[in-house]
Amino acid sequence: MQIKDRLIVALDVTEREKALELVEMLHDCCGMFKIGLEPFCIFGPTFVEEIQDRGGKVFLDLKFHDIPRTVAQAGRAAARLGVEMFNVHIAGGSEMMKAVVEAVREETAGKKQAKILGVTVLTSLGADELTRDLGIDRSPLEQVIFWAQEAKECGLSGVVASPREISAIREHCGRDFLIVTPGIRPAGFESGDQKRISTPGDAVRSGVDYIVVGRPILQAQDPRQAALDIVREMEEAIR
Ligand SMILES: O=c1ccn([C@@H]2O[C@H](COP(=O)(O)O)[C@@H](O)[C@H]2O)c(=O)[nH]1
Repeated sequence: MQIKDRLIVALDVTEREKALELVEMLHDCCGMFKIGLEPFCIFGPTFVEEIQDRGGKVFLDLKFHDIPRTVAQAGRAAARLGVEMFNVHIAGGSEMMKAVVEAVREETAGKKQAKILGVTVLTSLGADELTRDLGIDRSPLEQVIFWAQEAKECGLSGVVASPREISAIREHCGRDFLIVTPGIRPAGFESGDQKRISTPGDAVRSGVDYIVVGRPILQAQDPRQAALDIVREMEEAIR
């Protein structure tokens, strides 16, 4: 895998033409495109195929969170779309996670299987919000480790967490457990609604598998150059 393959671009845009233009512009300088709630609700599931037709791989970031049967059935549908990865909230519980793992295994028997990631503590939440809004007294780091271990026990391939927790997840869950981190901000770019952030270089130095970047690329005057700059920073971090 080349270092550029570890960059996932979040296609958080509202116009289909603009999204497809970005796919054409960026597919050779990143590894995957993330389709989240905004583009999926606007463009629908056929948008996944449109990206795949242009040579792009897809991370479907719909963060399923429901009862076990519902999430298992949604997971089957996601797997049928041929996405590389999709995710579920670990807060949905172990029965839910085991149900979706089993459903995807059945659905894709003998074929390449979509990786299932568990969403830990959203990168937009800091320690105060975790306690005040969610009633969780652990620190974000402790909660992420607790959930990451649970996700691993249930058979998930990895987790979505903030770059601040990368090394602790590695330590507790091992080298083969995937770590995908949004909350990435090149130096000088505003954090916006993200609370637990770091630079692309720091994330790579901490041992991340994939970084997810949206606004720092989408809002750049030259999105391709912004993506290339991020890849260069990642390269320099592993030298
Ligand atoms: O904890 C999470 C989980 C998912 N996201 C998603 O990642 C991108 C980040 O976009 P930026 O513009 O680079 O902040 C966005 O699509 C989120 O829905 C996350 O940020 N944090």
